[in-house]
Amino acid sequence: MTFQNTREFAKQLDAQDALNHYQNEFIFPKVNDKRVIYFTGNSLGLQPKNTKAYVDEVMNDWAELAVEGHFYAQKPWWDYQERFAEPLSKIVGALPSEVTVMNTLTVNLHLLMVSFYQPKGKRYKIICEEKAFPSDQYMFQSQVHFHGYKPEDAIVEIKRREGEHNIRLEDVLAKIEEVGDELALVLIGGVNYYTGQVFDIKTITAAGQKAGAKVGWDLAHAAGNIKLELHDWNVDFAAWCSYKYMNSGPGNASGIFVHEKHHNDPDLPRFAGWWGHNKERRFKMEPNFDPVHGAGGWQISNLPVLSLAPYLASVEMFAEVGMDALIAKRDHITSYLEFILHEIDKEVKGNFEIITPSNPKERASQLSVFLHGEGRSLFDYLMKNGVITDWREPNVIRLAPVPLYCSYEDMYDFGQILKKGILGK
Ligand SMILES: Cc1ncc(COP(=O)(O)O)c(C=O)c1O
Ligand SMILES: Nc1ccccc1C(=O)C[C@H](N)C(=O)O
Repeated sequence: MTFQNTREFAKQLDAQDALNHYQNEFIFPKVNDKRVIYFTGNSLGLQPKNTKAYVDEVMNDWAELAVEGHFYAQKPWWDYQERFAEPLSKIVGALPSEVTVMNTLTVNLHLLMVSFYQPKGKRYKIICEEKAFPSDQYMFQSQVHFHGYKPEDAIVEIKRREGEHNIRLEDVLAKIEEVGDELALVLIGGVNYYTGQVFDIKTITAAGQKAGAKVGWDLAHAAGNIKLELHDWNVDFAAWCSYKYMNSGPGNASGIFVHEKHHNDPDLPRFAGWWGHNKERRFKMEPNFDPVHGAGGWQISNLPVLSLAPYLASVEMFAEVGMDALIAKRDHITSYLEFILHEIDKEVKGNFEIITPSNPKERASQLSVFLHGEGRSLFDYLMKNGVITDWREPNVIRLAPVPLYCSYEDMYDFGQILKKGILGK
């Protein structure tokens, strides 16, 4: 399709967009009395309007039933997490028994590393991506320390080539082969938080496992954003947060995936707690741990139901929309945003450099743009004019045109505001 940088054209795309009405299901902050253009759903998704009802329900049940709510709430709290299995498994391409929700992302990755990072003899190294999200870097360092290794020896980063912004698949595969029988674990962000690069999860997983390692994924920027087939891709484990593309609210519950093939492994160590204990006998207060079959066996504490309620609202919306429809719009609106950026770049004689891969297969709902020659004042101008973006030093803006609530007209308007911000200086 040939795009045009006009409001009429953008409106026409909105009129043809089957997901357009979903923007009405969300609450937008306002700037100058106008709803903002929201590009930071990759950091914190907007609040869906129906979320409050899910939270209020728990608050009301707590008020009216108190402790009895564990068993008699409208959605009883003691097995609240089971409501996620069906819809969430569809979102990440898993069997219902392979997913559950609990804790928060870094905590869950640590817990999963207890099970899947078991260095032994010469096999103790972890492969990760260069400049992984800092929390992951701290996690790797503390995990290898915990096992008595030195980070500079045990952590192997896959580097970008000189002058390139993204990591090449061939370099990932070569590094896996090079580390070979010293490799214990590959753990990479499925979508890089900074560049928006999407990794080939299937191919990397197979290569890591061929080398004899376990392969896990941090899906913070992937869940609810890209098509995942975690079961079929034979991924060992994964975890994600729910507050980005899945709109569950600040710091709310994380999801985990543990492949079915590990559900019956008696030798897997794990940190246990009573919520991972056999469901039928959980309240018999038995002394010996008998894990729930499946990902639920990694649960530890009783559930933070108020943190799960908004996530449940979100998961149900995703089930209604379906990942395929979401992804079709995602690719189209991201291409339109890319087009708008190129057009404005020409008009202002700028020097924008999109560092996200241009190949639609290697990107999802994010364009990271180097605004060479521009500074923080441009970011401030955008914010003051109702465009919420994310600024990373030195001058990269990350733009996530989230398909559930961003419109094509938003992309056009953004272009006009960006142009004014640059030319009006
Ligand atoms: C790739 C990635 N990993 C980990 C985190 C940290 O997650 P949390 O603070 O929920 O543990 C984030 C974002 O905050 C992230 O983008
Ligand atoms: N949870 C947060 C709390 C405070 C500030 C940022 C975050 C983020 O999630 C950042 C996000 N991981 C990112 O890719 O920038």
